[in-house]
Amino acid sequence: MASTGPTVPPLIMRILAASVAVSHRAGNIIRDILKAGDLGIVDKGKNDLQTEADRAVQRCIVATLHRHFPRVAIFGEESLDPGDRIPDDYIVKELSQDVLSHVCPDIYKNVSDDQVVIWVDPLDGTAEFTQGLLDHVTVLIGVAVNGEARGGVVYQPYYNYQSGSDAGLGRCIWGLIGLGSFGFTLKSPPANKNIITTTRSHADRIVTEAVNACEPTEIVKVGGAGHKVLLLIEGKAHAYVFASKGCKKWDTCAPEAVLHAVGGRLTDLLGNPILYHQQVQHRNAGGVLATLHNHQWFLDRIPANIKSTFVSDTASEEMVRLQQQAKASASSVPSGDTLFKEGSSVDPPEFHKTL
Ligand SMILES: Nc1ncnc2c1ncn2[C@@H]1O[C@H](COP(=O)(O)O)[C@@H](O)[C@H]1OP(=O)(O)O
Ligand SMILES: [Mg+2]
Ligand SMILES: [Mg+2]
Ligand SMILES: [Mg+2]
Repeated sequence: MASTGPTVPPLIMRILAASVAVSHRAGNIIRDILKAGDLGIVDKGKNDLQTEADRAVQRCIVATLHRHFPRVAIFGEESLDPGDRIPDDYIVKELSQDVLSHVCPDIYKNVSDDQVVIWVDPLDGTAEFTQGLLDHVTVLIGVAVNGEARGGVVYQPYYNYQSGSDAGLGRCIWGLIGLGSFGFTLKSPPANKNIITTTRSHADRIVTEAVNACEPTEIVKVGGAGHKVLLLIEGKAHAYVFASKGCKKWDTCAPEAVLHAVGGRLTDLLGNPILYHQQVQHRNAGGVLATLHNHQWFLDRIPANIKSTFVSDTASEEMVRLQQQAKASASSVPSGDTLFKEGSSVDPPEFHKTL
């Protein structure tokens, strides 16, 4: 009788195992670049910084994941020259055995390459990184299945950096909806407070108004979408409120999956899901609201005049569908598609399957 050989773990488990492994390498790259001292900072737009660490880590993660999963779509935040040489030691061949030791939930067993999109933020919290607020920095790898955030890795390269040389530097948190999240201790926030976390480097009048409308007893202004979701799952904040269109899919995919896997929610400000399929616009034009508990209570606090300026992904896509339908049925009608163009044309170019 022919031997059947070792069984290959399901795709989603292999993607998470590769992502966890490469996130440790990413952490080393970030720490080495900071130690070397030349951050190579450029401003990609207005208050939108990029450093050599963002660029190097994007090369490392995208090249590694593309090598393992050549048919899976990968979107990274940074736009790189596809001709860039990728050092051999940037390709991480190992898979995390810790991830592979978990049993894959049945719902993912038949997930195939074309159902998956990976969203990579090589360094979240860049503004704070350049200012030495090192624990605000995370590396984010989000795994979407059929357009929904399902799995995520949030690596914090400077966790423990102020705890003395005995404390291990860096930690990896990962999760999969249906399986759970690992690498931290889940804690609820204090019941007698209402701590709201929000941006420290991308605030404006609307951002502040939305936070104040949530009746905070305390406001924690810190950098990074990944870092703020860590505050939620470790009981340091009740809600992450960001009434801005500044966050992109790579900022929210991994944190959303990790949060959701322990019972929390991350939606836009209208309470609608953020979508993560291949064709979706990259920016979160609906803003961001994340909580471990009482999501609806916070949604209800966001003022209607603020809600009306945000557009959910589902509504944007419906708008496009109707416009395409109208164009097809009446070619003489002028193409008035300014609403969606405004929401999609400002996205930075992505580095997608160019390796
Ligand atoms: N206006 C913006 N322009 C560029 N990136 C933004 C903007 N607003 C938010 N972000 C991204 O979302 C993350 C969370 O926002 P904030 O730190 O302001 O709370 C930021 O660290 C940044 O990610 P990144 O650092 O990866 O560029
Ligand atoms: Mg950035
Ligand atoms: Mg980011
Ligand atoms: Mg980034």
